[in-house]
Amino acid sequence: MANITVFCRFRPLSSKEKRDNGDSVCIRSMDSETFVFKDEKEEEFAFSFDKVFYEESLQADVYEFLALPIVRGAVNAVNGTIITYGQTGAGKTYSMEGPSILELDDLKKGLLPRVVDGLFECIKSADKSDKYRIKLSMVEIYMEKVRDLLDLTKDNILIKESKVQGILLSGVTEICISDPADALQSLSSGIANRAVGETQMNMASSRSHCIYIFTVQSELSDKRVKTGKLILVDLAGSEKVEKTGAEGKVLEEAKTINKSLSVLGNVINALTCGPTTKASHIPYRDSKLTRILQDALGGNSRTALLCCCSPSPLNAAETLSTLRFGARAKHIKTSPFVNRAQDKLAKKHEDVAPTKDELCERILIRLRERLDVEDVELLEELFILEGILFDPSSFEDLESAYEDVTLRTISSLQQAVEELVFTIEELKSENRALKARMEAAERFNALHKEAGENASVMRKISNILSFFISWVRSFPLLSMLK
Ligand SMILES: Nc1ncnc2c1ncn2[C@@H]1O[C@H](COP(=O)(O)OP(=O)(O)OP(=O)(O)O)[C@@H](O)[C@H]1O
Repeated sequence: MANITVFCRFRPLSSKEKRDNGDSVCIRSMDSETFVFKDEKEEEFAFSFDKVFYEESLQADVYEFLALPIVRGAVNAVNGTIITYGQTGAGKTYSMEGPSILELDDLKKGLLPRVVDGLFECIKSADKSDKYRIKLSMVEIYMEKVRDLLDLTKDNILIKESKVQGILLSGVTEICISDPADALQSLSSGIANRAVGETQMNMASSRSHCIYIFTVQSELSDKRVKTGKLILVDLAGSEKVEKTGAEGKVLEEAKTINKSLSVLGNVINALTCGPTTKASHIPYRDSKLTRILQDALGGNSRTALLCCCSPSPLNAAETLSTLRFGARAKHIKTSPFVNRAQDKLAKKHEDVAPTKDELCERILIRLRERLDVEDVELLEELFILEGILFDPSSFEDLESAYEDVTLRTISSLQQAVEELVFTIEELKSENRALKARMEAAERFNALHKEAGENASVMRKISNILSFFISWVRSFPLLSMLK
């Protein structure tokens, strides 16, 4: 098991932030991993991450610390995921792409072009007898629909789950990239198809979650094929609609973005709240984003999260929320492993005989390489019928969705019971306190009554005494003595 690595990056103050609030910032650096954050009420919180990138940090450093180990892993058939998260305008796209994907200035190039260079460099230095192939797919999740950015006619891609390969995007365009320049051209044309809009917080705000998928296949000298998948996710930014002044279409987009980010938060909470037993349901199916990120968040993937933040006190509330999200995500454990090499020809090299599902998937992988998309889709339908792939309309998926609902109901009932038990305990202790107060009051009353009785006896004695004194004084001899 490996923890998700979490990094935090503060961009420089924007000119608007400087105009509205001068040069003040809401963070104080302690070291390269820890800083103190001051909220709107001047309360201070210390945060620690795997590494903190302050305003002056270099794009190259972000790549080296966060992405390079994951890139090396993908070339060695270990799946990896890199996610940028944060408020709108906090620097997610800048970190992912740089000022532009075709940026030539080496200082400014973002993670994507560096990942492309890194993949090709790792391949160059790998075993010369292995043949490598890199494929690229690009999709965006816009208004809860998965759109193929390399073929806009595919505007509602279905998410399926394979027993062997995990989460799959059915029929998504995959193009082979032969060198970094070729990859950048394809990335650039895909990015041009992204939904971008202008908001008060950002002139070019991403209105969708963008997902870049690199599949690295290596054919070993013994003809077996190893595959590593590297996924980069540039999330759309969370935003307070009242602050960004969103209306109409932009408002609808913002609501959908905020909803899917809140499901992402729920998934992270579910993954980090106690042991993940079957009863503790993880709501991956509540949004397309979490369904696609299912492996990255709780399965076979080495995952890094970059929390992008504004250093301005004007955005302190949003920054605190991003930092808390990152702090929580640090506790997520994934289980990355080296994907087993698939035998391209026969079963004779296998120690263990492959299952029927594995054999069918191998056939599908090989056919994907040779056939048209339509033919592969037909085969996928056949495989769904055979129960090798899952589909939203398939019996297995319905069954598992039913199981999800049941587990969710059980877990909400368990929560309700826990809350009731807590309330009962509270009422019991309130009851005990009231009882104690009543007993004390009763004791006080009894004492008071006793004191009253004593006082009346004293009064009687004093009356008797005064009567006695006046009686004595009435004797003549005694009057003389006086
Ligand atoms: N580290 C940085 N150095 C210099 N400029 C930056 C940095 N990070 C962000 N910026 C600038 O800040 C602005 C907003 O950044 P960016 O578009 O990356 O935000 P975002 O988080 O992707 O926003 P959204 O969610 O709205 O798409 C851009 O003009 C970008 O150039």
